[in-house]
Amino acid sequence: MKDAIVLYPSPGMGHLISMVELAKLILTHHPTFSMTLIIHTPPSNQTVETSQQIATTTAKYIATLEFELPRLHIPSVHRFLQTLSETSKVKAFVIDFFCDAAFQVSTNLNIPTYYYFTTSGGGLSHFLYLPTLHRNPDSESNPGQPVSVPGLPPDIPPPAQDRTSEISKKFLETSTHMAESSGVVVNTFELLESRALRAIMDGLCLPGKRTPPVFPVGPVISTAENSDKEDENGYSVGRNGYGLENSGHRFLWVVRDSPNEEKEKEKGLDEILPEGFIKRTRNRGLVVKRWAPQVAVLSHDSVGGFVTHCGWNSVLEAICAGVPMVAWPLYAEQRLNRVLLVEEMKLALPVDESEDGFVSSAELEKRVRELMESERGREVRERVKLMRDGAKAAMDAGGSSLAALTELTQLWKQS
Ligand SMILES: O=c1ccn([C@@H]2O[C@H](COP(=O)(O)OP(=O)(O)O[C@H]3O[C@H](CO)[C@@H](O)[C@H](O)[C@H]3O)[C@@H](O)[C@H]2O)c(=O)[nH]1
Repeated sequence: MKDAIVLYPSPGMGHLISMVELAKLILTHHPTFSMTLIIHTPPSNQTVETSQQIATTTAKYIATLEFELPRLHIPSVHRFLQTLSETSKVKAFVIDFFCDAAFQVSTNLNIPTYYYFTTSGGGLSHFLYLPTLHRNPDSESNPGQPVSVPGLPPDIPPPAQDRTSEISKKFLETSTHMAESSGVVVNTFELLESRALRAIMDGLCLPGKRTPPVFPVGPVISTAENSDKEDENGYSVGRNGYGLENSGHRFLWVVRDSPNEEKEKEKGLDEILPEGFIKRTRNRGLVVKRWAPQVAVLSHDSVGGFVTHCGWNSVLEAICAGVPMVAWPLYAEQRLNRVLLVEEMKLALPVDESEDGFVSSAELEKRVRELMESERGREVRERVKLMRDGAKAAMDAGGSSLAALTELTQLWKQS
């Protein structure tokens, strides 16, 4: 019988790309495994509005859908795993945390089940610690207050969702299953997040419980050659164009329009951007609609900084290209990523929101100038180059990530 590994990604781009790259990484080093990915088609016509505040609400709605879709597919996933087991030895079932509905299915079939955590080690500390936070009477009496998590800087942003909400219950349940799983593969590397990883491995994030084995195998990212794909989600931030314009620096801006455009007519850049913007910035700015080959762009020598929404794949891609960041989070765990990038890793400068929750153009201008012109910007630039070299070393022979991958695949081979 062939040794099979089944991977079950969530369909969101940031999750899917990462899991496909993980499959490729495993195959490169261990070509004897047969790899299968279960991919669902995401529902269409998701409603995504255009302000940051609405983006947060919408992201919660999408997150609920992301948990719901795999639940609807439980019977087919069950059938598939059963059928595959007749001809192959299924050594591992590796699931995205949004695919938690499948945990019970594979566990009942006695298939070792692993989670692939597509965001940071700091995010994993937080995620595993959720049930402990939830039980803490302080967080009950102070909802919305910053929280303390082992291995993370003090006072990190609290979970965005209300603790009594459906989504919050899903996160809690998934966190509990993750703690019971055969292991967690995480897209980070030791040098980048040694403190958070140490806290997890020392059992501090699951006090009084078993901590599953953790395998930091990152950075798992796509390469410049295959990064030219389309994505359907995104947010337009037209008024912040003034911040870029006034910074005086050359720029490439990838502008997302609301997916509502499918229902309305396709908006031109002139309708999205500040009046006269393209004309005024013609000689030093390039605006691209919807999608750019991000990895290829980041790898270009002339790129001096990256204003990013702090999606974890984007963060790792910037690190691997040695590009310092300006951190402008929008939703999901991105506010936590900003704290990690700015305070813990010192690889980014923060963009701070005003009291109304929006980012002013003056703030963006200030941060872009700071990154490109100041001593603090120079320090961040130097540090990101060191981390780029550390990322490469982690994936090379003798590196920490390759060692973690070998440990994981040895477990699979021996089981
Ligand atoms: O114009 C574009 C825009 C994106 N990308 C690529 O698309 C991916 C985007 O991934 P990521 O940066 O992680 O963003 P999201 O798709 O928003 O990621 C989701 O998944 C991540 C991993 O779990 C989380 O960190 C985020 O908060 C969550 O929104 C990256 O590989 C980018 O290179 C492009 O190539 N061109």
